[in-house]
Amino acid sequence: MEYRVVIPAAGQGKRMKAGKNKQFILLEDQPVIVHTLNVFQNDPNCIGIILVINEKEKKEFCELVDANKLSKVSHILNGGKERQDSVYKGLKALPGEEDGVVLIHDGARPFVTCDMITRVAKKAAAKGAAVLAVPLKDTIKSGNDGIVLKTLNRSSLWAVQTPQAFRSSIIIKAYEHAERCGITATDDASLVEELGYEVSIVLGEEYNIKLTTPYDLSMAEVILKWKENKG
Ligand SMILES: Nc1ccn([C@@H]2O[C@H](COP(=O)(O)OP(=O)(O)OP(=O)(O)O)[C@@H](O)[C@H]2O)c(=O)n1
Ligand SMILES: C[C@](O)(CO)[C@H](O)COP(=O)(O)O
Repeated sequence: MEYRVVIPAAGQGKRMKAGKNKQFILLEDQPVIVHTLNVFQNDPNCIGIILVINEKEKKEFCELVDANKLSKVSHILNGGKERQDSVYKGLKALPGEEDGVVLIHDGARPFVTCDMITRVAKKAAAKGAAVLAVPLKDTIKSGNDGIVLKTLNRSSLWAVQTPQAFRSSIIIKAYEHAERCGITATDDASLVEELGYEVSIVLGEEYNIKLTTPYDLSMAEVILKWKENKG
């Protein structure tokens, strides 16, 4: 199942408080983004990586791409204010004539594996749209001003990850519709749902975390050691 992947890596990383793009933070001996890009570079089913970056970080990103021989990577400059803007810029770089499978994966999720990628890509090829997700372990309640409003039924709630995978015609249509109607969302599948398409859930992995806060960096070190021991 061949696919292309759009990888947004143009965020400010405000919650990480690292004073730099969190994609450049070292995990063991490699920057976060190199861990992420290597997985797709080494996946024979990946036929292209569209990396969305900011102009001011172009030199640093391109040096990493060259030094690590990431031959499948092409970069798109100046994502946008929100993740959605950056992803849309990346999607516009897809070859127009294809209706192939496109994945969208956060640059800040370095622990994705070929197995997860293959499963979500295959589901999207068959069904049109799919997301990786893991079941919740905590009870979830809604609340305002410190007061519980409602306890939600945990059995129908999922923690959604990336890659999110789509037939390219569907995700392009969804992003065009969102731009026309001023719809914003924190993930890509939401925009597809807005058009009434069914989105399939594919089981992800707990360790496929997004590096968002300093605590996640500590968890990342634990995950690296756990994966090394697991073999
Ligand atoms: N305008 C943006 C915002 C986010 N991203 C990317 O989208 C992924 C997920 O976003 P998030 O974890 O929220 O990153 P930031 O927006 O950088 O984090 P923060 O909200 O803490 O600033 C990250 O790889 C980030 O680099 C992006 O390319 N362009
Ligand atoms: C796309 C995502 O990773 C799915 O869980 C998440 O919505 C990104 O949120 P962020 O606030 O842009 O990191």
